[in-house]
Amino acid sequence: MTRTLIHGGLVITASDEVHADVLIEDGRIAALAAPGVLTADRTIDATGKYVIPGGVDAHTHMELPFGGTFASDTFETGTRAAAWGGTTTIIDFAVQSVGHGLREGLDAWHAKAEGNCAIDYGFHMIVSDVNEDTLKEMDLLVEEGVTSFKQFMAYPGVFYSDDGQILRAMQRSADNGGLIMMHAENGIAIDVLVEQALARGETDPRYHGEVRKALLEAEATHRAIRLAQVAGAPLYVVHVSAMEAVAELARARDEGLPVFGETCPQYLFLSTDNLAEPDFEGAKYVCSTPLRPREHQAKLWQGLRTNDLQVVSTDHCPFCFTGQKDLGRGDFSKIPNGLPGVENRMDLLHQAVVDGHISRRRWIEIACATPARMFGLYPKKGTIAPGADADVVIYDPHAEQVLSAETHHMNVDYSAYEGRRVTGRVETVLSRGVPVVTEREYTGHAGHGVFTPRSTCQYLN
Ligand SMILES: NC(=O)NCCC(=O)O
Ligand SMILES: [Zn+2]
Ligand SMILES: [Zn+2]
Repeated sequence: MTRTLIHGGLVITASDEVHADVLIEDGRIAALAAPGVLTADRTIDATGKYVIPGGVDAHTHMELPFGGTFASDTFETGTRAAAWGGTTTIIDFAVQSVGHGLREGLDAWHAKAEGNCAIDYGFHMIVSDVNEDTLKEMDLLVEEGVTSFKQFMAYPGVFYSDDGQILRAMQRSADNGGLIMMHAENGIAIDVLVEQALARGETDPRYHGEVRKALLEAEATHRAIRLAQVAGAPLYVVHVSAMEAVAELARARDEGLPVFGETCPQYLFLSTDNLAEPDFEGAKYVCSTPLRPREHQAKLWQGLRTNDLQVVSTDHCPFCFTGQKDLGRGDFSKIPNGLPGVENRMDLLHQAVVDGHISRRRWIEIACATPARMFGLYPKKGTIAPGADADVVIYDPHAEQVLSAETHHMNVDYSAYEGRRVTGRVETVLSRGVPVVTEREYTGHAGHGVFTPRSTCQYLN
């Protein structure tokens, strides 16, 4: 059995910062000790670097079918890019199509991922068709480690569930321990505004942001919270972008309700200014919920500091500018929704540390530990502690880099952060003790990553 020692770094977890050596044996963390005490067969020098848990990105969409095309990262390319960016676990979304079962959808996603992933992965299940069979299948999925279910108040005719369907799924999750994840936007009202905008000739990407109003995100967030309260179920609201939605979450949490919120780097770093870029460039920034005016960013950072928002995931859902985002030239509603970002999250959040928005430990908490706890992976994932999987990143906090499509590894022809300078860079990444990135060289392989069943939410107590 090979023993690997990571020597001389500053180990940062959600709760501690300590200069320690980290011993890895058999794919797990075996011990932490004062520098110089332990020996091993192989030593990785982390002097002057951070030693952090691998990132847990709880919201990705590899190969998602959407708007007549597919998200451009496969499980192979997307998980490789994730590893490059210091993420060692993703939780992707399997999709139930209307008229089909959860099992069928989950099997299809297993087939896409199995043998192709560079890092470990789990699945949430998108529930698009709530009926008696679906509700029974939810119980079975929880038992096999797919313990969270996404519902959509948006996208009528595609993923949309009405309030009755949502309430039924929430009631079921209150019984079986599953966690409902909500895409909270009033899709019925948005569709009216889309139709009216197009009738006025408002076809540019920026109108995507105008019709998907903050108030309609806040209204849906409020409704989801109250439905969950009636059902006696916890709730996790995905990709929160509007400050009015943060306020709804904060109010509910002040009332003591078990409601949680996730935001994404695009809402923290980008804005409607990007959506308004000329020559259809704004299409690169079309996602839902949409980017908001800049003043929302401060409220999102505040929510992350006060723990009214608990998690930052990417909602990685890339579509190439040429050939995919193009589908919406002349009609913004046909632009496939989603942004690339799985490779950028850890770096952008480190930049937030440098900029003073969050502390180093909060960086690890929102990007590693809490997503692991929220979705039943802790302490296997999300921390550096004896017994945990040796998913470890050696992070150089002083390296400077410029984010660009020229240098990124995601399978998409643009970067949402093109030209942005960030301080900090991933140097080496271990997944269960195996080096997948070694001093900025890719050393991983497709098939190393395995499906990781999850327990139910561990963030409730
Ligand atoms: N977010 C987005 O625009 N695309 C991915 C699907 C979803 O999360 O709603
Ligand atoms: Zn969504
Ligand atoms: Zn998503």
